[in-house]
Amino acid sequence: MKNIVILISGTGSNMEAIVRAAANERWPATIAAVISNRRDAPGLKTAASYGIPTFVISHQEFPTREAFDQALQEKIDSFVPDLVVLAGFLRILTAGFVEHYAGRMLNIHPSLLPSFTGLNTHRRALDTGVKVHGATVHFVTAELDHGPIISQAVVPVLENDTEETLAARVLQQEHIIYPHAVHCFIEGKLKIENGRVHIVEKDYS
Ligand SMILES: Nc1nc2c(c(=O)[nH]1)N[C@@H](CN(C=O)c1ccc(C(=O)N[C@@H](CCC(=O)O)C(=O)O)cc1)CN2
Ligand SMILES: NCC(=O)N[C@@H]1O[C@H](COP(=O)([O-])[O-])[C@@H](O)[C@H]1O
Repeated sequence: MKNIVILISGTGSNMEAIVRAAANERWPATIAAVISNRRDAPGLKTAASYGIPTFVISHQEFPTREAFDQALQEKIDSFVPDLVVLAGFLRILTAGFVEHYAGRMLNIHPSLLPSFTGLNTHRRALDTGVKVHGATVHFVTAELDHGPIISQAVVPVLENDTEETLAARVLQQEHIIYPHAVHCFIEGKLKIENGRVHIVEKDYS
């Protein structure tokens, strides 16, 4: 069984999609904990409703980003994780933290990277006039939203789209590609070569 720890900051719908997929598809994995940097994250109650241990490590209670990351790392490591999943986790992580989980930390970003790194991606997509938008699952590296891309989903940008309608269309796709990507990791199907990710079928030979 692989241990997964999921970090959230808000609603946690991606976390829930992963939790449900893991249970319904009987993954050889356990969601060991859900941790939020925000005490008011609705996703904490959602996780608890599935019987998953939840914790808050509030970034506001630490003097530096490094101190927060250290406390977060200690809590995560208490579950001996095979994989750390960032699911709407809204803190930029320090290089030391990212290095500690190199190759075993994923993120979902609400744009077609490398376009629109950072925050407010849907507003920026609308303001820029792009005709397609989407989401990206990637390995997390120290450089924000620049890690090796695992998978992407594309959605159309419609004439009458608002930030909310576009976000909802992207989120619907996130709930499909993120559980699939996490499952591929758990099954050992993700190989990184020269900064590019290949999803390979397991070699039973
Ligand atoms: N070192 C890395 N840290 C994080 C990555 C990454 O790729 N490398 N991915 C992000 C997730 N993310 C976009 O997908 C993201 C999260 C947070 C921010 C940001 O500007 N955060 C602010 C606070 C914002 C807030 O609290 O509302 C900050 O940390 O000062 C940008 C992009 C997760 N971390
Ligand atoms: N930069 C990180 C970021 O913006 N992540 C985005 O926050 C939303 C969280 O939704 P959720 O809490 O319902 O999963 C998702 O759209 C995710 O891509």
